[in-house]
Amino acid sequence: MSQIANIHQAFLASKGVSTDSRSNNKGFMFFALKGANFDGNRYVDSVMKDGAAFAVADDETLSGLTNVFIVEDVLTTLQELARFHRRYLNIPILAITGSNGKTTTKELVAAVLKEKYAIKATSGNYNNHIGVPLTLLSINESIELGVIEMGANHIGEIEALCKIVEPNYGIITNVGKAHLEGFGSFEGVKTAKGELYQYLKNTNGKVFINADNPHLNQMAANLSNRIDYGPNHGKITGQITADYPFVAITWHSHETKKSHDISTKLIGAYNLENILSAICIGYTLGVDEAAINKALQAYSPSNNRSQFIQTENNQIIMDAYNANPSSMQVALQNFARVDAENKILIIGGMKELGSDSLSEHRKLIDTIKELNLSQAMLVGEEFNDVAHDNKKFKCFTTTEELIDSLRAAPIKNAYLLIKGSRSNKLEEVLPYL
Ligand SMILES: CC(=O)N[C@H]1[C@@H](OP(=O)(O)OP(=O)(O)OC[C@H]2O[C@@H](n3ccc(=O)[nH]c3=O)[C@H](O)[C@@H]2O)O[C@H](CO)[C@@H](O)[C@@H]1O[C@H](C)C(=O)N[C@@H](C)C(=O)N[C@H](CCC(=O)N[C@@H](CCC[C@@H](N)C(=O)O)C(=O)O)C(=O)O
Ligand SMILES: Nc1ncnc2c1ncn2[C@@H]1O[C@H](COP(=O)(O)OP(=O)(O)OP(=O)(O)O)[C@@H](O)[C@H]1O
Ligand SMILES: C[C@@H](N)C(=O)N[C@H](C)C(=O)O
Repeated sequence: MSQIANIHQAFLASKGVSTDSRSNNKGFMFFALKGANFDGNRYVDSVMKDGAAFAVADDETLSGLTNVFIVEDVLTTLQELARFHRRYLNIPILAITGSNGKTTTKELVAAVLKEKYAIKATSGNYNNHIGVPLTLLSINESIELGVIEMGANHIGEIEALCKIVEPNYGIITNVGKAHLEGFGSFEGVKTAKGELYQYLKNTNGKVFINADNPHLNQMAANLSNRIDYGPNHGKITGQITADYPFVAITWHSHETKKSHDISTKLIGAYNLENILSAICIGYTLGVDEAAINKALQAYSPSNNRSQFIQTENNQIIMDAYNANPSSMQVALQNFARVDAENKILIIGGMKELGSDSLSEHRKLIDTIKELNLSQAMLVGEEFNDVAHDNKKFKCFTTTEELIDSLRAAPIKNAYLLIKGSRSNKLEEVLPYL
């Protein structure tokens, strides 16, 4: 038996994978990962004493320990084990990538598919070279279908994740200006995300495509095994019927010729494409139309992704999970449509834009001005050179500085949009609003 087959046998006999000595490891298989701060090998001895069933390490000095597998590289072994387990499970898997809306689409798709199948979807944002293997290894034999989110900030990462996940179905939510630093340019984003289409083409998998998105259409030009949806084209189409405060849509199945009206708890017209993709995927995989509607109406976003929050003093769209030029544009346009008296923006700098950072922050300021959203609080040094000419803008270097200002001069009776890159931690202003 190969070493990976041996490790898989042990994995099946354990309670699952753990990677943190600070969590409960009793009965688990501990993977001694190395990261930016720690070397997991240092904790192998103690997790085994604490009752871990097995450990996988790459420090030779641990080779004398019982039930510890010594491998060449722990991360690679985690990824190989995940692929081995995926093959062992032999269930259909849908992969989701894209610049924006991956997690929301994944949550909506999961909610819809749960109506018919025992499914397992990626937890939270566990979408990278560590998160994806951990997700696969959390799937047990009772699961009928997997929904796996894939993130990337470099070319080649989606291809590598596909080789681990071996998806049967895939969707690219959209391509936009995100992670430009690693992808180099918008063309680089298309190449990187297109690796999912390429994998599915080579393996005869099925691709769900927003047929109204010209970039995706161009990227999918040589794909034959495609299922289309979109506002105006495809087997599932749909339009927004209301977008304030929450999105309502009407959707149509061109196969059954039925139309449905649903109201959701999602903020932002940009969610139309996320909702339509979930309908199309659910519908294609045999979920009943009424069950699709029930699932979508019940879903409520969390974790600072386009969340509507009513505090004692203010109404807030909390969108502090991420930011990039594309998601910023649609969030601002959505906010501009909100019919409220005292609208205030709290905007954080957009990270990972490399040499495009200055020009993209300039464009952001221009959009804010064009949309007449002049009451703005801007956080981050990205705004130093682009925002000081407008007296209505208040600039802060850090979120802490903004909090000090809110403490001194609280905001009341306002409608706020809070959006910025995750590292700004803009959600920390919530208690002061
Ligand atoms: C390895 C790991 O999981 N690290 C997490 C851990 O980090 P920590 O601060 O503890 O330090 P180390 O990483 O150095 O630790 C090494 C290991 O040692 C363990 N350990 C440490 C101390 C100790 O006393 N005992 C120990 O056992 C430790 O547990 C490690 O195993 O905690 C941090 C805080 O919770 C985590 O942030 C850190 O997670 C890392 C970054 C990670 O990659 N986690 C994945 C599971 C994941 O999927 N994370 C997602 C974020 C994904 C993401 O950013 N996606 C991007 C695109 C991806 C681009 C890709 N190229 C990339 O760079 O990732 C997107 O746009 O969506 C998440 O957390 O949400
Ligand atoms: N279809 C979309 N088009 C543009 N922007 C979107 C879309 N869907 C969501 N967004 C924006 O992206 C934010 C994050 O949404 P979500 O977490 O679903 O995306 P993501 O791609 O998973 O992001 P991340 O990679 O950071 O996890 C939302 O709060 C919203 O501002
Ligand atoms: C959170 C991570 N997936 C991401 O989207 N990063 C950008 C740069 C952000 O923090 O907004």
